[in-house]
Amino acid sequence: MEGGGGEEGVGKFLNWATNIGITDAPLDTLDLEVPSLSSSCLGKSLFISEFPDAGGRGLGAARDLRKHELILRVPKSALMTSESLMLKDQKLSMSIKRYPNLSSTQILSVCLLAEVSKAKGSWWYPYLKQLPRQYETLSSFSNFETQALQVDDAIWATERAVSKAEMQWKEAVPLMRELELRPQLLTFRSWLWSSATVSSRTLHVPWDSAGCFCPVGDLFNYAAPGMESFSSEEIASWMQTSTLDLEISSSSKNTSGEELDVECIDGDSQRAYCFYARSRYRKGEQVLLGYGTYTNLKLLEHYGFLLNANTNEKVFIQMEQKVNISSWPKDSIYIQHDGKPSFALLSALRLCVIPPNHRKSVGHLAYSGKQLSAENEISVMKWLRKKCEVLLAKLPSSIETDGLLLTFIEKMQNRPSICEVKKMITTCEVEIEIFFESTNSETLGEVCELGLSNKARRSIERWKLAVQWRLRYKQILSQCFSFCGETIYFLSAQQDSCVL
Ligand SMILES: C[S@@+](CC[C@H](N)C(=O)[O-])C[C@H]1O[C@@H](n2cnc3c(N)ncnc32)[C@H](O)[C@@H]1O
Repeated sequence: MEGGGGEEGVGKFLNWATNIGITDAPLDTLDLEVPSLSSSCLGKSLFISEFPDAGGRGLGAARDLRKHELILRVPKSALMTSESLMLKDQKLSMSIKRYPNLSSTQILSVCLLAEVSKAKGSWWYPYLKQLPRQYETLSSFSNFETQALQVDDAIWATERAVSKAEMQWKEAVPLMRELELRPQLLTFRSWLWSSATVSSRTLHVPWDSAGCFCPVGDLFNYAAPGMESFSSEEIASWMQTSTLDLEISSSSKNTSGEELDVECIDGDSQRAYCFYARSRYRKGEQVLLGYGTYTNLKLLEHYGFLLNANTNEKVFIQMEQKVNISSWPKDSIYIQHDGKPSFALLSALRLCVIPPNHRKSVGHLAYSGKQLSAENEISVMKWLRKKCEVLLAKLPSSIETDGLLLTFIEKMQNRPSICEVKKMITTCEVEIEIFFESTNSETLGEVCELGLSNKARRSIERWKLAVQWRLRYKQILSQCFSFCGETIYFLSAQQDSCVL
């Protein structure tokens, strides 16, 4: 995902942001600040930079930052919401009232397109100009990219996302016609852009479930919550607001030094979205934000990216009908990112592999996470190992092939030489052929010489995400397979030594 507008656009955007009161000045200097046309709202705590391995354009620490320090303040008047847009546009406000069945996210998507339609006439023009031009969220996946996910659940989730977007677009078209938006803004493609902008960039506000656009505040890239538990404090570098993640907070403090609570009152100029450093940062480090707890598929669905090291990644396991897991919610039955079974999966399996008439007497042990016996544990591990083996065997490509395919895709993104590519193509010939067909690409020789067409360049990024997703899925199953094998070996050896 690339931000639009180029360097010049970013400069204009930061000037605009400064003039509307956005600032990264430390709290103790805020009262002394006199906004000037030439100063940038950034530079005192944060700076914009490219972080190629973690989200592209993002915000870095302009100096060493202390834990809990206020590092960015965006006044309420600078937040773009359906409400603030309607206040400035009577036609928009009147028309929206005639469509009470549209959801808050549909309304914000329409409001965004209506603002884009005004081009330079929009008060938000400098902000709109630097928004990304395209997104890789699941709703924009073509059939080829969807099938590249390989796993049924992921394919269904993508098909659902595409049809939901289409339905929401159809419902919103009459309103957009009434608003006389430019024809190109009425298309499904524009809708995908607008709804993905809402999905991937809005921050929570208490008065609108669609959230708000928060200029500059929406430049923070993402770190998964949970990373802090097994890495140093440098990596645990996301932000918090005064309450939970991304809660709007008052900029002022009451006399006891506690932050005031969160209600936003119209007309109260003190109200602002405040970002506080969640841990210490060294100068130059990227400052990251925890948007929430997401599996890779959810990250793809809402934000159009995934993390290779995502501690919240899960491989959900479907149990056969005859296995009774009714005591556990379905979404608690999974293999964790490190290949180990979840608490619920392990407990459910421990009960499943013993005869039904014995279950009642040991149920309390299983539900409290205790091993029932070495034999029982070995049976559980054998069941799970078989499950992983079957799931892996069902998929059309192996871990090794996917690894090679990713190398091929990365090469294709960087103008490869034809010899290089020809050598690699034998690995996954069929899938590569379908990619060329689905993007109406020329022959391989021409692609190597002239580069990929625009259509192919857009598609290859999503294809890469699909292959990365399925590879991670397979790696987790494979790790679980090994974990089960090691546990069986260990328990069997223990049993043998007891017999001796
Ligand atoms: C709120 S925006 C963050 C700023 C964004 N990079 C930009 O240039 O405007 C969220 C988007 O940034 C990208 N992003 C954020 N964190 C990321 C990460 N850790 N890895 C890859 N992409 C990330 C995703 O495209 C996501 O939809």
